[in-house]
Amino acid sequence: METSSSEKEKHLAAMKAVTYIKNGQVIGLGTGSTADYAIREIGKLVQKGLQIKAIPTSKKTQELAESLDIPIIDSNSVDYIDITIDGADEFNEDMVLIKGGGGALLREKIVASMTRKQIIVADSSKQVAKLGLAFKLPIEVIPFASNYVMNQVRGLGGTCDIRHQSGKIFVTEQGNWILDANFGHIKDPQSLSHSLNKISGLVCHGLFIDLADIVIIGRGNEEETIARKLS
Ligand SMILES: O=C(CO)[C@H](O)[C@H](O)COP(=O)(O)O
Repeated sequence: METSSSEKEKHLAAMKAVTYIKNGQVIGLGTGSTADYAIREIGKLVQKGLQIKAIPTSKKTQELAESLDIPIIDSNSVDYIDITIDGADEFNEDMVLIKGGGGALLREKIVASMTRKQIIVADSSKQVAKLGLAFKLPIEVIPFASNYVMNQVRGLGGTCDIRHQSGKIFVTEQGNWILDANFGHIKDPQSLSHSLNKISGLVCHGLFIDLADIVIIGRGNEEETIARKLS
C-alpha cells in the first residue's frame, strides 16, 4: 500500500488519529486517501471488539467502511458526532483548511459542523504558509447557477473552471457541480468565506474555518500534532 514518503506520512497521521477514538462513540469518516488509512485501522479495531457507529462523508467511504464491517448510521439519527477523522488539501498555521479535492466537501463540512472533535490527518505537503497558491478552492454550485456564481467569483477577484473528470463535468453526490476557483494567495479566509456564503446558488465552499480541533501531520518517520483548543 505504501509507495512513497507521503503515503507513509499519511499512514502515520491516520494511526495517531485513531488513538483518540473511545468505545461507544459516534465517528465521522472522512473522504480521501489519508482518511482511508484511518478507516482501515478503525476496521481492524472493530474486528477486535471496538464498538462505534460511523457516519461516512461519501459513498466511497461508506463502501470501504461497510467492507470492513464498521457499523454505519444515518446522520439524522444523532445530534452530534464525537470525533471525525478527515483529510485536507491544504492547511495553514491558523488551522484554516482547504478541502474538496475529492469533491465530498459538502458532506464533509456538514459532518465537521456536527463534530465535537474534528481531527485532520495529512502528510507534510499539505501544510502551507499561504493558502490558495498551490491548490484551487473548490466551490460546489447548483448547475442552474454556475454561470452566475462564476461571475460573482470574478467580482471577488477569482477565476474559476468547472471541474471535469474523464472528459465530462464532474457531478457531486448531491447532483451539483464543482468550480475550482483561483484567488491566488487567500490572505483573509474569513472575509472570502463570508462573501462566498452570500452568493445564491453557491452550496458550499472548501474553506473550513474554526472547524479543525486537531491537525495531525505525518513528517518523515514521525507525526506532529497541532491542537486548536483544549478538550
Ligand atoms: O477534501 C477531501 C475530499 O473532498 C480530502 O480530504 C482531501 O482531498 C485530501 O485527500 P487526500 O487525503 O487523498 O490527500
